[in-house]
Amino acid sequence: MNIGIIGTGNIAAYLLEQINLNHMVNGKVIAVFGRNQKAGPRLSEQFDVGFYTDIQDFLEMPLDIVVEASTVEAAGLYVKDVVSYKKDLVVSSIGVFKNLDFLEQIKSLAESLGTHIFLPSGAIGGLDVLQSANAVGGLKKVRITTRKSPASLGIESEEEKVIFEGSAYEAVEKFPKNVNVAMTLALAGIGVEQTEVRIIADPAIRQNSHTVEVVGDFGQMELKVENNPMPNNPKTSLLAALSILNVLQNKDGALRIGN
Ligand SMILES: NC(=O)C1=CN([C@@H]2O[C@H](COP(=O)(O)OP(=O)(O)OC[C@H]3O[C@@H](n4cnc5c(N)ncnc54)[C@H](O)[C@@H]3O)[C@@H](O)[C@H]2O)C=CC1
Ligand SMILES: O=C([O-])CC(=O)C(=O)O
Repeated sequence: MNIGIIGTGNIAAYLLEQINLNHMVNGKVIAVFGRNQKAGPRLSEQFDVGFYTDIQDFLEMPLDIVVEASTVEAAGLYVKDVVSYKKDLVVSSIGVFKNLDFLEQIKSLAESLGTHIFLPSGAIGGLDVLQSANAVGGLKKVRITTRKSPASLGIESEEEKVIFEGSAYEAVEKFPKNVNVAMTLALAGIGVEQTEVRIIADPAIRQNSHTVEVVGDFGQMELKVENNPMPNNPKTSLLAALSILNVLQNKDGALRIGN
């Protein structure tokens, strides 16, 4: 499997290390697209991968799958091109789908071209429960409480405080780099308006935590993930990068575990 990555940041570098150096996936990253003229050439040399600053040049490479690991804004610019070029796609910046019309467009395009789009669980879990619970529409309430350091959330605070309460749509608009998980939850469950999000800035924590509470006809679930942050970007949890790696590991497998 030939893999391409959009982005030259923290997740991109982690995937390159695990795939091209440690052989954790049955495939190789052959191309990276980005605009950072320092990070790109450095990754190119370190991991024996082509670095492209032109999206068309990048997509003309014989890629089987492209992993977007950039920003919500950059994802908005490029994910449609990826699908148009008949590549499978893994999206990290899930906030790009806050406008459902865009998701529907990309999904129809992929269906017509016979390709696949993967939205990894990222830094949370429980998406299997949500989807099973909603299989015949019995999901009643979904809430996520995210707790990060003030610095990760781009503010200063000496004390713990709730800095946001509202819908997943609003949360992703206000904190595009911090709550992609809320959008994933919304898409797996009851949608961007009804999924409730609470964000807490907590100067005492050393981990990013996400607590997902779900109520439905099936019963209820409470799941808390306490994530170690990535060393080079404390906003991002290690589990987010591991989740993408696992999508790539499972992609062509005959056996599926969980839904
Ligand atoms: N789904 C989930 O659970 C999670 C998603 N994320 C998201 O994953 C994405 C990647 O995260 P990190 O690697 O930690 O971020 P990062 O900040 O370390 O790297 C982002 C990269 O995007 C590149 N970029 C920005 N604009 C670009 C453009 N127009 N064209 C090409 N490249 C561009 C930057 O140069 C940088 O290399 C972010 O959007 C982040 O919010 C992060 C954690 C969890
Ligand atoms: O990595 C995390 O803990 C969550 C995150 O940044 C996001 O969902 O955007």
